[in-house]
Order: sequence, then C-alpha cells, then structure tokens
Amino acid sequence: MAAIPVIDLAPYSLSVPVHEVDPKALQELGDELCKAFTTFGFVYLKNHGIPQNIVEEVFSTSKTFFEKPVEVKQEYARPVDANHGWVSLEREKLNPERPAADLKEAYNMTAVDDQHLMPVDIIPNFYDVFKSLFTSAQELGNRILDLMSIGLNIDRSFLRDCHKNVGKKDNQTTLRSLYYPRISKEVKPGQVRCGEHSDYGSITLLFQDDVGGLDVKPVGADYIPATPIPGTVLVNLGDLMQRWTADKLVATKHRVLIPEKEVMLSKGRQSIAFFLYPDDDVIIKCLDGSVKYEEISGIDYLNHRLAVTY
Ligand SMILES: O=C(O)CCC(=O)C(=O)O
Ligand SMILES: [Fe+2]
Repeated sequence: MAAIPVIDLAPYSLSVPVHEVDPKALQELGDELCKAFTTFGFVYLKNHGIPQNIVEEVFSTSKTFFEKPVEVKQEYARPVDANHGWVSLEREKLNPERPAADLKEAYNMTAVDDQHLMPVDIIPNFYDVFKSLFTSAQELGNRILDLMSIGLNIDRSFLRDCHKNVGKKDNQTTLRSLYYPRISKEVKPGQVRCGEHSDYGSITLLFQDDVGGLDVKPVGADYIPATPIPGTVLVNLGDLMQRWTADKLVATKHRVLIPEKEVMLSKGRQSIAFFLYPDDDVIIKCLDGSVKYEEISGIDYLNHRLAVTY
C-alpha cells in the first residue's frame, strides 16, 4: 500500500485571501483531496497556513494542565450531558470490543466564546490559546470543505454553509487536546492508548507531536503508521461525511497502540484533534441524490455515535 498522500495547500492556504485564488488550482486540489478520501480517508496538508506557534502553545499549555493532580483536574471535568471539559484517564473506550479503556486523557473545548470549565484560574492563558487554535482550525476546516464540495461537484459553498454555527451552542464541533501519559505501570490485557475507531463527524484536523504512534487502516489494507511530518496537519474523514457522500468518501479506522520499544514507554505523547461537525439541525441526506441511507439530523447522528463511546 502506498503512503498516505501529502497535499500542498499553498494555493488555498489561510494566508491567501479567498478572492485571489486561481479556480484551476482549486479544482485540482479538490480532486486530489477527494481522491485521497476514497481510499486512505487521510491526507497530510502542508502549507496550510496555521502558524506552528499556535499549535505549540496548545501543546505546552495543555501539558501544564494534564500534569496537575487528578483532584485539581476534576474541577474541570466533562459533565455527562456535554462534550466540554476534562476527560480522565481510562474514561473512554474508542473500540468498545477491547477489554480495557484507553490510556489517554483529553480536554475538549466546544464553545468558543465561553470559558465554562476552562482552568483559567490556574492557567491564565488556557482559554486564549485554545480559542486561537479553534478559530484558525475553523477557518482551515471551511477551506477544506470548499475543496471537498468542488471535488464532489456540488455547489462550492454547500458544505461550508452546513457548518455555520461552529463554536456556538447548536453545533458540536470540538477542539480536543489529547495526552497519553508515559507508561509507568502494568498495562491491562488488550489495553491501548486509543482503540480502533473512525471519527464521527465531517472531517478531523489532527496535529501530532513528534513521538508518533498513530496507525491508520486504508481501505483493503492493513494498518500503516501515520508518521508525524513537521508543519503538516493530518486531515481525515468522519463517518457522518461517509454517509453524506453515500460511501463515495471513506472514514477509515485508526488507533494508537502501546509503543513496542522500551525507550518509547517513558515518553508521553500529545496530539490535538479538531472534530468538525455540521450544525445540529442540518439534515444529512445523500449528496448523490440516492437513498442509500435514511435522512438524519446532524445532532441525532452524533448522539447515537457518542453513546457507544461512554
Ligand atoms: O492521538 C491521535 O493521534 C489520534 C486521536 C484520535 O484518533 C481521536 O481522538 O479521534
Ligand atoms: Fe480519531
């Protein structure tokens, strides 16, 4: 199996004003992106235009938080009825068939204008750095949706328009900082850092540190490593988008196992995922006009998927 494609987003980078973009370059990018999403479900984007220092700040600020004692972090815990706040170690099991829960912690931000459950009293810049990345990732996400619409031969603003309320109450888009602590004690049988799963929503933007460990499973092939490439963002498709495109584009499985090499066990790992979801009330109806899947609202689809994880 060939490697996960790397696409150069320079012609549509965040630093290029939308009205200055060459339509031919957009069509080529849209086609390239959709092609990658039909087999790998994953692509690396280089020259995307999100400044690396914004990403680094979320990594370092999150690490400061994750290294606090459990009793401190508990104050900011995700309530059962919302996807916002701190998620403790072994709380989630992304592959429900595994016997033990994932060895990871996370902090989720869903509302961009609200500091609710944010640890700003102990880490004053926490909200600002998360908000800054959330805003940039939202803009990049919109551009990726434009390219997907072009590649799918639908109205160019169609997908973007279905994601108008990102960061607000009636949209579930989440910026999630993930922390995989060093492996210091016995791992339970079958336990991993992040169980096999596909993402739930439209698309996911993933920033990894340099430790590595993410494996992805292209269609018809075995898992291959998604080795970190500095300065890139890894973009993958979620199940909801697979359903929306009537399986033309695929949401492939991925996982993070316990490192095999002894020296790697002492290293923690960090990643940051931006899960882009359509607005709650958007009706997901097959874009090719077929009736392969029943219509469902964005929020009903997501609630059904989240129920399996917790
Ligand atoms: O940590 C990673 O690299 C992947 C995390 C992931 O797949 C997820 O949270 O959905
Ligand atoms: Fe994932």
